[in-house]
Amino acid sequence: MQHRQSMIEVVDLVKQFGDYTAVDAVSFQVAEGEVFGLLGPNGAGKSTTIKMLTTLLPPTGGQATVVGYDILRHANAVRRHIGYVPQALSADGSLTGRENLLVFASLYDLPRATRKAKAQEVLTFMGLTDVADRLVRTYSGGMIRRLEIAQAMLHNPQVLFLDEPTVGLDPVARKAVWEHLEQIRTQTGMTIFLTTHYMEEADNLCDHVAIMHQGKIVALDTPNALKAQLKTPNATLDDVFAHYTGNTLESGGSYRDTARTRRTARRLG
Ligand SMILES: Nc1ncnc2c1ncn2[C@@H]1O[C@H](COP(=O)(O)OP(=O)(O)OP(=O)(O)O)[C@@H](O)[C@H]1O
Repeated sequence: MQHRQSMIEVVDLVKQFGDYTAVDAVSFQVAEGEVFGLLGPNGAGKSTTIKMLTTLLPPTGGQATVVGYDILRHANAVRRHIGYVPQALSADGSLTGRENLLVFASLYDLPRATRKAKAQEVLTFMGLTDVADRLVRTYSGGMIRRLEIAQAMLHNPQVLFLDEPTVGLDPVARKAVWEHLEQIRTQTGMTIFLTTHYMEEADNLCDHVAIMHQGKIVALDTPNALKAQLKTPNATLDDVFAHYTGNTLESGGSYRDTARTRRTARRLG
């Protein structure tokens, strides 16, 4: 059951909601230690794909393994080996950062004697030591995101899934999240799977990028290879996206991003 050629293997994965096909026979592989980006506009099927791979949503068809375990037959084993940072807020604004981590440490059932030290370790790793004992509702959006990543790393998962990790963040906060993700990859060797609709994010962080459009993967390669295939001088990933889908992606600051940011602020009180 456990085979290690790749950390994620997806074959013809399908998700239908009624008559609507949100994910349409998607196939790809993610090698151990790489950062893999699923890039696409709102509604492309990215979140639905990540929810199936994290065992939150059963597929309608196809197969997938994560860390060698089948997402349907061995869902519990998948859950033990992955970390997940959802789009929706996963930190409690009325607790401190450290308290949030201790809640997650107990949820993951880490040995009691190790919980405090492990919380401190991930706080340091994500650059949150100075604010660890402040209420999360006083954190900036970027700090909250880094705390959520810290929460998802507590049990040393082999694959970290992040759904739009920097949506709604300003460019400085976004860059800080990128730097920390890069550090996770180099220092822990963790495999990282993220969804994004930011070209710059995919270009900066990802070893491989799959472009998703209307439920299908229309291109998959390294960012440089995707750009080189266009044969246009100085092609960008935006050009690649336009080439494969006939559309351009907004570069952020959309109504939807703003709505999400406001929702986050409101929930933190
Ligand atoms: N539970 C559901 N029931 C019906 N339709 C759904 C459901 N979840 C998602 N969809 C539809 O499936 C399509 C893909 O949604 P999905 O959330 O996967 O897209 P996305 O690429 O992640 O975009 P976003 O950034 O908006 O989350 C959308 O058209 C969405 O409306």
